[in-house]
Formats: sequence, structure tokens, C-alpha cells
Amino acid sequence: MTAPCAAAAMSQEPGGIEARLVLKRATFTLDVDLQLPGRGFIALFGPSGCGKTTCLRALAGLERARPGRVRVAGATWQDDAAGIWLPTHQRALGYVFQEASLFEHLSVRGNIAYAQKRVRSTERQESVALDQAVDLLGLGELMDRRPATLSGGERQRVAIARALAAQPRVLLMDEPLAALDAGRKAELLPYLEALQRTLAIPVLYVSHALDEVARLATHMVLLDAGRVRASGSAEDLIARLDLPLAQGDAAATLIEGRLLRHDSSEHLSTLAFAGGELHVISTTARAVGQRVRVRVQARDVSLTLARQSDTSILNIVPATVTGLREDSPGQWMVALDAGGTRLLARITQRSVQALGIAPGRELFAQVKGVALLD
Ligand SMILES: Nc1ncnc2c1ncn2[C@@H]1O[C@H](COP(=O)(O)OP(=O)(O)OP(=O)(O)O)[C@@H](O)[C@H]1O
Repeated sequence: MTAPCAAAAMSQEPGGIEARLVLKRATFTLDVDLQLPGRGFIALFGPSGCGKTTCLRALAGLERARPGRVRVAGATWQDDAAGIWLPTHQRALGYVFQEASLFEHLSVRGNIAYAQKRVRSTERQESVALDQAVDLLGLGELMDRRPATLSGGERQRVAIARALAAQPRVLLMDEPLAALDAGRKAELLPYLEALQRTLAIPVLYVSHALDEVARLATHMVLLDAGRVRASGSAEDLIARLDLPLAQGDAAATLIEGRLLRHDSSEHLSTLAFAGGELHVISTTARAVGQRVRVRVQARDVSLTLARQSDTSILNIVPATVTGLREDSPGQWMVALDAGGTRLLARITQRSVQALGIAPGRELFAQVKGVALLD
């Protein structure tokens, strides 16, 4: 944790993360080859036991992959072929666990300062960025408090700020919300979203909660039994019919757009995306032109062959069917392309037959619910 780098809104040199990791255990083998972007939230996603934590620990050097090769932002942390192995404390990384282990005898300020001290003084050029991290995590009011007086969510915010104070080139987060109840999770998520928008370093984020991933992830790695089943943009992976994410009640798609206007009397924002416009209820006024991301659940999308006019549904988008698959008895998942944006609709088998739904069919997607994510 000694190299200089951006903590918050400063730019990281290009390079991203490259990792070739093979780690064999008695009943499990991690065998992955990852090329990941140099910024954004990268979700490591998959069922329990698929190797998410092992992958994070191997990247951090807490466990030794053999063979292994890890490069982060141009720095080589491990290359067995070249005889290079950096122990964890020499890797410029921050690690946030399920439960924050803070120094109980130090204040919040003391905890953060401790991490900052570990960065060599010649490399400490990021104090502005650190202030930003403290700001982003809303810690201003808490700086003099002792950990014992903080809620679980507040402790996690301190743990994240402390990890950023070490000027990491990558932030590793292992299910940081898993130990929190629903209320605390909801409190912490907006802070994570702020980090997602602002941090110039990549965040590898382990989770098996699809709703969390849908809110935060820009890139996704889907792991299955120690191997990479798919890696790509969260928008793409989440909507692929050949992957298990586009299944059941939780199936949803992510749409990126720009805010066109906001009507404060109706609390209605309109955003433009590649497939047209979407209206979404929003109680906070936002700057026109701002990038916004919305989530549309497959169960909230219905299909019509002709554009409806006498309907309470505001969002009607022309789309083309790209594929379909049986989702559960009597229910089908239909994949759609709306001007290059992926959408999913979950409809009954009877409707599939009645409307003649098949790849290439042009129709209209009626979107009943749109949730604004950031
Ligand atoms: N210290 C260990 N010794 C032996 N096997 C282990 C050890 N730690 C984990 N495993 C096994 O390695 C596999 C991958 O575990 P890992 O914790 O990486 O999975 P995970 O995807 O993070 O799971 P979860 O979502 O439940 O946290 C599992 O089969 C697990 O039982």
C-alpha cells in the first residue's frame, strides 16, 4: 500500500486490471483470466462458493495463486514467470470487508489518519482527494467520534474512507452491505453510488445480490464454479438470455441516458436514451444534461403490436424482439432491442402465442415502472 495514486476524483493512468489466477484447493479450483477496466464498479457476481472472495484474496496477495499474474494500473504485483511476488502490504490496494474492523481506541479521524500515515510522505499528494473521500462518505460530522458510537453503516463508511486514505490503485470490497439490515443498507447505497460516479480507480465489488449489482455495477464478472462464465458491461450481462441473471422476478435491465427536462410540478423527469425517451418520477430536481441510469424490471414491461394511445402508461418504446426463452411454467422472458438498448419483458406464454412473438418481430414495449438509480 505504498504507491501513489488517485483516491477520489483524480485520474488514474490507463491500464486497468489484468489477472491470471489459478488457485487449487482440495475440492475447488479458481481458474480465471480477467481484463478489467481502470475505473468504475466491477461486480464479481455468482452463487455462494463460486470463488468471489477467493478471487479478491488472490488479487490482494492474501492467498497465493499458482501460477498467477496480476497487473494493476501498469504495476506488476505478481508474475510467477518473472519471479515477481509483492506481499499484500506492498500492493496499492484498499480492502473493505463485510464488517468494518476499525481501531476502537481511535476516533474516526484517527482511523483515517493512521491509513494516511502508511503512504510515504513523498507520495502524499492527494490530500484534496482525501478530503473529497471524507466528503463523499459524509463523514464530516463524525470525525471526532469513536467507532463504538457509530452505526454499522457509519462504520462501513469509515472503513471505506480509511481504505481510500491509503491512496489505493484499486479498492476491493467483499460484500460490504451483507452484515447490515435493510434500513442500513438503504442508507449506505447512495454513498456507494457517489463513489461509483466519482472515483477514478476501479472498485472490485463482491456481491450475490442482483439488486445491489444493478444499482452499482458498471462492469460485471459472472463466476461459476471458479471460472469466468461472462465478463462485460453490466447493461449487457444483466439482459442476456443465455445467462442466469435474466431470470425470474428479479430480472431487470439497465438503461443509460441523459436528463432532458424535469417538471417539478409533476415531479417527472424525462430522459433521452438510445431507444427514445423515458419518463420517471423524481422528487429531486436534477441538472439537465446529467447522465442518469434507470432500472426497468422485466415484469413491468408489457408488449403491444400497435402503439396504444388510451393508456395510463407513459413510457412506450418501439423495439424489436431479439430472442425469447421460457422463464417458468407459463411465463416467458423476451429480449428486446430498443435503438441499441437492451430491454427484457416477462410475459405469459399465452401472450407470446397471441402476439406471435418471435425474433425479428417489431412491436412496442410499454414500460410501467422505471426506477432512477443515480
Ligand atoms: N480456507 C479454505 N480452505 C478450503 N476451502 C476453502 C477455503 N475458503 C473457501 N474455500 C472453498 O473455496 C470455494 C470458494 O469459496 P469462496 O469463499 O471464494 O466463494 P464465494 O463465491 O465468495 O462464496 P460466498 O458467496 O458464499 O461468500 C468454496 O467451495 C469454499 O468452500
